[in-house]
Amino acid sequence: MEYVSTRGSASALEFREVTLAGLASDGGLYVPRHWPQFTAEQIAAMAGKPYCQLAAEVMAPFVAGSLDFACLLQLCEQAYGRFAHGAVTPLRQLDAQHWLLELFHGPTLAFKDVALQLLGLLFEEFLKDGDRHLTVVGATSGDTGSAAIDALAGRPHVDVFMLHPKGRVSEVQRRQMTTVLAGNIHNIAIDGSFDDAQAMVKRMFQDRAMTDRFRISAVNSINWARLMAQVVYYFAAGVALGAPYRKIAFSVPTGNFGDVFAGYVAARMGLPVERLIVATNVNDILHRAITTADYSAQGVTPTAAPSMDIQVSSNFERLLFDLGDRDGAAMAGQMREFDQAKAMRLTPAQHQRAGALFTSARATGDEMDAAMRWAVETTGELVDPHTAIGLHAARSVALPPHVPVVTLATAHPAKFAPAVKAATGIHPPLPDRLADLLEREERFDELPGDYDTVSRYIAARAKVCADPIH
Ligand SMILES: Cc1ncc(COP(=O)(O)O)c(C=O)c1O
Ligand SMILES: N[C@@H](CCOP(=O)(O)O)C(=O)O
Repeated sequence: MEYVSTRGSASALEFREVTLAGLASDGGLYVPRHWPQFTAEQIAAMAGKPYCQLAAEVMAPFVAGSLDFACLLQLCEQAYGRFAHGAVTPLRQLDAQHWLLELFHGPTLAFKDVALQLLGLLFEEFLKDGDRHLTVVGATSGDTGSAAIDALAGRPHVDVFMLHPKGRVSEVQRRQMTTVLAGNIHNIAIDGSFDDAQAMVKRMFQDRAMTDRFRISAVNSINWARLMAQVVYYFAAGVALGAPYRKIAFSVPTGNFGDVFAGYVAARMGLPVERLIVATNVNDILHRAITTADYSAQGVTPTAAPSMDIQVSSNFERLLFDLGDRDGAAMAGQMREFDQAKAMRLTPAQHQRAGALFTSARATGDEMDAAMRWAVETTGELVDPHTAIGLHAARSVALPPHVPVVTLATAHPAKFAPAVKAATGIHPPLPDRLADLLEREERFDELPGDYDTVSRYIAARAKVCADPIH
């Protein structure tokens, strides 16, 4: 499988190179040259398969030419062997129409583990023969950082520099990152928002002074391999609820548009999807884009769902590229406009095509709290604030009653215990394996939200690599 950049001028690459590169050299994001297709018979045959087998089957077309099926299956078994639930991503029924897809049974209790446990192994697989070293630079609003650090701590070929916005992640999220003391892990708390951190990461890929000396790579969802692994659970949930013989709707708590873009990919591959519901908090750029074509950042408001406090949604570019007839030059122009004005409009074609599959809804803090209370009082489920936003959206969008609506439960409630307790009166305990997290020693550095300081910090600690890829 070959991958092309959304901005049209970077070279096309194979899966292996795309995984190691992260972001394309023209600033774009890689997408497969075409969407692999599954027939209805192939989808029907997925029912009842163990998660790892299904994962390898769904991902095989994307890795073709870089990994054989046996190797992919073995990596899936290793990655998902660390999950605390045999089904990896189990479904739980809430009422006649609503389901939760529990994505938080991995080591760090959030959906990011599904992709990052695999990505850590893919890096190792692709770097093992040779003297190559990756400098992973990431930005996190809490969950990507902890999942990436768990997946990469102690790995010999990788250093991780993880930027989080100081004071804007939950205590559990911060400690899941900062209590990992492995020598290859560098946590940096920056002044500013997640968007500021993400902008610095993207800028580093364009900075020749850095890319000439270090082999910079990404663990954020700008890295295609992240999204590929997330496509799998849409198929797993879909076939469990009757696909290909009936359509399923998914409600997805959204920030960087990665998780819901994976749902779009599943639909493009043949999964019958009735609707993809884009659920946002008050940082609602995506809700405005889908309802009114206005994609304009308005400054970030900190909320009790901090992982979704995002106004520049990286993966929206992938959608706009695909909906805009894959015109890389036009996409580069649109993104230039957005970078300069922090605002742009979707073209009429992009807006109308998005509306054919996506619906959106926005939850205020009160609506999020009410959804947490509804879940516990009506169904006995304690859900985290991000999942609650998904549930609010799922219940507020009108869908035919025969269509199952699956809300992606993106994090364990214990990651956000104070917010859950404030809404429901119930304190969700951490699972046993993390019970002493609040007593562990922390290590991180604090830096101003200034690119030059951050890049100097990284340059002083990263390993120079003689084999740059950019
Ligand atoms: C718990 C949680 N829910 C939802 C999201 C939003 O996912 P995405 O950025 O893929 O849209 C995130 C972060 O990305 C998250 O950590
Ligand atoms: N919510 C994320 C933000 C980063 O998003 P990503 O999916 O692009 O890595 C987080 O928890 O860090």
